[in-house]
Amino acid sequence: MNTLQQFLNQRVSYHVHELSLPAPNTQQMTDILQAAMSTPDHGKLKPWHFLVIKQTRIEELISLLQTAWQQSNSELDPQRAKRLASYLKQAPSIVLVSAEINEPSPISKQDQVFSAAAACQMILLAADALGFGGVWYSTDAVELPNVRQLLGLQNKHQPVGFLVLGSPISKREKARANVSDHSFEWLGAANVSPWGETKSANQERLK
Ligand SMILES: Cc1cc2nc3c(=O)[nH]c(=O)nc-3n(C[C@H](O)[C@H](O)[C@H](O)COP(=O)(O)O)c2cc1C
Repeated sequence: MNTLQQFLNQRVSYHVHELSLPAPNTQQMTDILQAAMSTPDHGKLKPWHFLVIKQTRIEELISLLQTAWQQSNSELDPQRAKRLASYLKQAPSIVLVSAEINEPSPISKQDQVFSAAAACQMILLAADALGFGGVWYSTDAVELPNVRQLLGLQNKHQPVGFLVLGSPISKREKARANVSDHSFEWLGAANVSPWGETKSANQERLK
C-alpha cells in the first residue's frame, strides 16, 4: 500500500473536544480551501461558498445561534442548542460550506449540492495533509430565524457542512469497516425476469 493510500485509509475525524489551537492561519486556510477547487463539478459551475469563522468570532456566533434558538417557535430541542454551543465554544476555527446554487441551470440542484458536499471532504483531507484535523457537523442551526442573514448568506446558498478545523490534541487510529460488506458486483440483468422479479440474486459480493 502506498503512502497516499495509507493516508486515506487512516483518515479520522477529530471532534471539537479533540482539537486545539493553532487553527490553520490565513495562508494555510487558503491552501486548504484551494484543494476544494479540484472537487468534481458537474457543468463547471463551481457551486461552492466557503465562510471562514475565525476563533475570535466564535463567541459572537454562539450568542447569535442561541438567540435564534430562543426566538424560534419550532419544536427544536433546547438541549441541542446547548450542545451546539458547547461544541462551538471549543472550535479552533470553522468553515461553513454551502452549495451556491446556480438556477436556472441544466445541472440539477442535487448535483450542485453533492459537489459542495464533496468539497467538504476535500477540505477535511487537505487539512489532514497539512497536519491539522477536523470534523464535519450538520448545518441545521443555520436555518434558525435570522441566522442566514446575520452570516451574510443569500437565498442561493444551501449550507452543507460546518467544518471545525484545528490541531489534534493527540493523533489516533480507528478500526474501519470491511469494504466487502459494502461492495457488490452486478451479475447482469439476465437474472431478472421481464416483469421485474429477481429469479436469483443479480448481485454478489465483490471478490
Ligand atoms: C453531512 C454530515 C453531517 C454530520 N453531522 C454531524 C453532527 O452534527 N454531529 C456529529 O457528532 N457528527 C456528525 N457527522 C459525523 C462526523 O463528521 C464523523 O464523520 C463521525 O463522527 C465519524 O467519524 P470518522 O469520520 O472518523 O469515521 C456528520 C457527518 C456528515 C457526513
